[in-house]
Amino acid sequence: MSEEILSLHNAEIFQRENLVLSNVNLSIKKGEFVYLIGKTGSGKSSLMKTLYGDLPLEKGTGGIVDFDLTKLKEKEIPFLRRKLGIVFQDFKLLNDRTVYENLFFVLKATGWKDKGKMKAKIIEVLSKVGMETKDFKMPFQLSGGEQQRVAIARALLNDPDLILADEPTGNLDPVTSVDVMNVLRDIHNSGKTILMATHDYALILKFPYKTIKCEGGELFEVVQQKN
Ligand SMILES: Nc1ncnc2c1ncn2[C@@H]1O[C@H](COP(=O)(O)OP(=O)(O)OP(=O)(O)O)[C@@H](O)[C@H]1O
Repeated sequence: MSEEILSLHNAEIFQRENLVLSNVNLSIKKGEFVYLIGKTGSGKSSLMKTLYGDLPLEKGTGGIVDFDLTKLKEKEIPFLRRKLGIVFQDFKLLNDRTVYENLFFVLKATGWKDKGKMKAKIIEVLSKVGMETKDFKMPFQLSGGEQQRVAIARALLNDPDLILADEPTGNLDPVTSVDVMNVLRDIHNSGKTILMATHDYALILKFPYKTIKCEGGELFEVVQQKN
C-alpha cells in the first residue's frame, strides 16, 4: 500500500469563529495529483491554509507529511513549510531582487550554507520549469506565466514531500495556464505529490486527475465521467 502523505478525519475548518467546512475527510497518497475545486468562497483557501499551518486545526484530526496538525506549535510551522512547496495565485516573488536572488534568499533562510551547492540547486529547479536562462531578470521583467514558473521553482528548492498550489493559474490567461499546468504535470510525473485548488474546469478536463469538491460546507470526491 502506498504511503499516506496527508490525512484529515472529521475535521472542521474555521475562519476565526466561522465554520467554513465540516466533516472533512481527505486522504492523499504519495505520488497522487489531486484537485480541490469549488465556487468562490466555498472554502478551498481555508482548507489549504489549515494544511500549511496558517489556520489552526481545532476539531478533528489531521496529519500532513510528518506533522500532526492538531498538535502543531507555532515554532514548528517553518519546519512544516520546509517539507511543503507552496504556490500561490499571486506568485509572491520579492520584487526588489532578481530571480536568482529570490531563490537564494529562500535557501539561505532554510539553512543552506555552501554557495556552490546553492547555485547548483537554483540551476536545477529553474531548469525544471524552463527558466534557467532568465535567472538575472527582476520579477517585474517577467510575464505572469514566467513569474509563476519561478514561484514553482522556488517551491521545489527543498525537495518537498507535497506541493500545495492554491489557484496557481488564477491570474493567468488560458494559454499560459496550460503552459504552467504542463510544468506541474511534469513535476508530478517525476514523482511529486500535488494538491491544487482551482476553479478552472477547462484545465481539469485537459489534465484529468482525482478531484475533490468543496460544496455546501463539505467535501466530496467527484467521479469523472469517461467518454
Ligand atoms: N480572514 C477571514 N476571516 C473571516 N472569514 C474569512 C476570511 N477569509 C475567508 N473567510 C470566509 O471563509 C469562507 C471561505 O473562504 P475561502 O477563501 O476559503 O474560499 P475559496 O473557496 O478559497 O474562495 P476563492 O475561490 O474566492 O479563493 C468565505 O465565506 C469567506 O468569506
